[in-house]
Amino acid sequence: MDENIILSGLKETFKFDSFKSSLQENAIKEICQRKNDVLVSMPTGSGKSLCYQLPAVLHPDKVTIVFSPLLALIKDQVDHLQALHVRAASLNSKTLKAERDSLMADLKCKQTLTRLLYITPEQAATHTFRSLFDYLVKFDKVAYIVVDEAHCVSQWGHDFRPDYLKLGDLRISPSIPCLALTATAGADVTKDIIKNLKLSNNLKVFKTSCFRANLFYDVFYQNMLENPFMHLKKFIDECLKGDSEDVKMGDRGCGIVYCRTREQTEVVSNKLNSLGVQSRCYHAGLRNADRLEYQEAWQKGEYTVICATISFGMGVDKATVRFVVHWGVPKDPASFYQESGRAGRDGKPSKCRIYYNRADCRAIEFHLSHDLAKAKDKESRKAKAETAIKGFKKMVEYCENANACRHKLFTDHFGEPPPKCSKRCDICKDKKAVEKMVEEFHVKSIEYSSRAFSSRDLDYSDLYGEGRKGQKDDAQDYASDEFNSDVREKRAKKESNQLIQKQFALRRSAQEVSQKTIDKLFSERSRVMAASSTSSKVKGLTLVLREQYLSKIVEVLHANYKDCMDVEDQSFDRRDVEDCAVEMEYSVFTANTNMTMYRSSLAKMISAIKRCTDDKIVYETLLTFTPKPAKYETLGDLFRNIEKEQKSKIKTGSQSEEVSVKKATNGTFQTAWQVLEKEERKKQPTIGDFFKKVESEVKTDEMGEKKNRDLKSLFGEEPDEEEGKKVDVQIDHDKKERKRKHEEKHKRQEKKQKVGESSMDKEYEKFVEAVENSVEKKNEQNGESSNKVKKNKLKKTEIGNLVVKLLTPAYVERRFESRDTFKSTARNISHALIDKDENEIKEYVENFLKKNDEITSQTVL
Ligand SMILES: Nc1ncnc2c1ncn2[C@@H]1O[C@H](COP(=O)(O)OP(=O)(O)OP(=O)(O)O)[C@@H](O)[C@H]1O
Repeated sequence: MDENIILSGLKETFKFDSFKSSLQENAIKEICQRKNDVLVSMPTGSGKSLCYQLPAVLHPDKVTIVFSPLLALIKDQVDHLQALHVRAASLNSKTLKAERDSLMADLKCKQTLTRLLYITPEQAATHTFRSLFDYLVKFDKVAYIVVDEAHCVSQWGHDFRPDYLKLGDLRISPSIPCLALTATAGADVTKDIIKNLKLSNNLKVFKTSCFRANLFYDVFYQNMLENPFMHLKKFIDECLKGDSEDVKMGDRGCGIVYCRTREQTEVVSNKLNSLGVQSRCYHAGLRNADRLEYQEAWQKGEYTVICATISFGMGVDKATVRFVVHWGVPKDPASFYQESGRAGRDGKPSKCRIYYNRADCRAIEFHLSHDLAKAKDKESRKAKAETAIKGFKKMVEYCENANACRHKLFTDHFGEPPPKCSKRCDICKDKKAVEKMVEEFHVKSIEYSSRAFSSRDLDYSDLYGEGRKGQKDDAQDYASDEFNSDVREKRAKKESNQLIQKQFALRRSAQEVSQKTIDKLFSERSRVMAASSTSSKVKGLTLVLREQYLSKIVEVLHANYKDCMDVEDQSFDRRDVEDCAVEMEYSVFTANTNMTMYRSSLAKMISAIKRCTDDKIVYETLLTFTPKPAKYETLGDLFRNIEKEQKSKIKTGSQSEEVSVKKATNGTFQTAWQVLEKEERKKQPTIGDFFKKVESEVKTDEMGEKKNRDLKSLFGEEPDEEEGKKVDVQIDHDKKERKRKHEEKHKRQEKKQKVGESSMDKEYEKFVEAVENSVEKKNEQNGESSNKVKKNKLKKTEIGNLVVKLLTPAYVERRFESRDTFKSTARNISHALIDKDENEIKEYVENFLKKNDEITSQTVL
């Protein structure tokens, strides 16, 4: 075909003065010859459509059949061509009968006016189309077979559509050239396209680099930004600042924010509007009319930003998109290339940014593995699911590392050499700054994971505690009153290792993780005090070594506690042993500046503890150690504190009793107990008393401030000054009492060893035994009677479960301000209702939910 005919077609029909690129020109010239099959692989926005539309209009009496994946895309193209007075039509299930009849009539007449006929691959498989196609071929009326978005042919392509595979069956006449067009064909995909579409040997390939030099790529981390929406707003302002008032509305800069879910599009759009950026959301859940209206209004420039799911964009041809944001991780490199490629189609500088959020990844991972599991034995589905996982992992690596130029993700994907980026991405612009940010992101994420691990506070997508599993976890926390230190220690070690390994895995293709980083990550999980200054304080010392020593101290100290201390001593528990060990290790750490001294001091300490254990003596530091309240990491901690407090109060009672007994002569025991019961025990506040108090205060105290204070003091949180003093006195008393009891026990043992069992000793032993038995008996009686009263009472675990279950519907209805509020409310209610039966609990929670439509951290119980 003559070049002038081609050029005049370009100008007259398409109103372009020249070709967009030499590649476009060469491809079109080749195609116009109608000699060979052609594969065009050019970046988004490079003008691929013209490569078949111009040749199609230049062949009179013939029709070009275009296979395109989406009806929306087809509609756009047909509208666009009709606006240029090109006869284009589509044949699909929505085509009206009259339209169809007239189209058929035109296609079957000698001088066909229709130049382009758009069909979906699904339609191509129908009997109606096959007989039409056979007819057109028979009468030599087909100019070209065009397969747009040809990557859909390949199972390695991101939009794999099995019906595309059947298009190869249409190659019944070698005289009809086939054109395949794609923006996203990697090496594997290209091979598949050629094979599945049965492209001929004389195939001509027109391929440009996928590198888009006018696009700047970068990544930011949502969890590291103080206000991610404000950050997004600033970014938008920056991208759009070039437009002056004189520019026509439709030609002004605009942008797309891609979100993962419909809900996200609404949230982001609302936020942007509230920050003064005009925006609309777009997703499949909207009414068709609304979707169309929003899209058109955006294209006309009536508002600046469209917050959309990935359903938006195919066929959207707007030249002035100055930015494309992904609010969360994109699906895979090919999708990311295509979606971000909607920016800067006019060739002007534009930006593509990801606001990464690791929490999003979990949801995506879940879906992808679900797809894989569902694929079972179906090979093609399995392959597709595996490809999706592979692609997604690449995106996660891209976001979580600072290894290579951002554009390299695409060149690698399309099998091209690395691009000459020259500062067209954040990494090539300032690698060090990005590395620093990535490192901080990892540390921050570890902090999050650590918390999640220690409190089993994993983010179970939407529903609090992911339904039953979460509830079970919480119930376990709730019930963990006797927390085994060995298990805890082992778990801490395992978790630390897992976290560090995970970091290595994440960076497997990246640079080595520095020792500093490992220490930093590990210190977040470490039990020792001043973990982060380990190597700076004692040269050569590592956190791992300190942890090992600490484990050893815990081990020997625990043995000492078990064998020598009064384990009935209720105000001291196993975790206190660990706390004591932490302080002991810390005292050695602070007292030494070199490794040898540190090691030898600890070795001495460990053997001293062992010696004490052998001699049945409590190690002095353990004996004088002041137990601390637990740190409220878990519900278990909270209960532990309450229990400790209660036990120590009860113990004060039994101590007085013991003292009275010792002072008394035979027969005074009962009297002392009775006196105690009447005068002392009655004064001890119980959770039940507290609850009554809370109930009355809730009624009388609208603000609930006083109640909050009581709740806090009950849980040992920031007691007020007076309370603090009382607690101190109590602790002092406990300590002295422990010491006294221990000394007595020790003396008795010594006596036994030295003198043997004299009759006096025997009498003494018998006397003590009798006293102890009586106390036990009394306790049992007391327990029995209270058990009778508490017949219908629930266990702590059951209360926790019940409260969580009763509150969950309100959580699902999003009446809780946050997940944390839900948890703390559940916890506080459970604590307050510890003495109540099932009906009372139900009634309370129902009333609570009735009274409070929205529950915030300020809501009064
Ligand atoms: N020769 C040309 N001169 C000027 N503009 C052109 C020329 N050819 C195409 N364009 C314009 O370039 C833009 C992109 O073209 P087109 O939609 O065909 O790209 P594409 O490669 O098909 O992109 P995608 O892969 O996203 O569909 C359109 O606005 C189109 O009008």
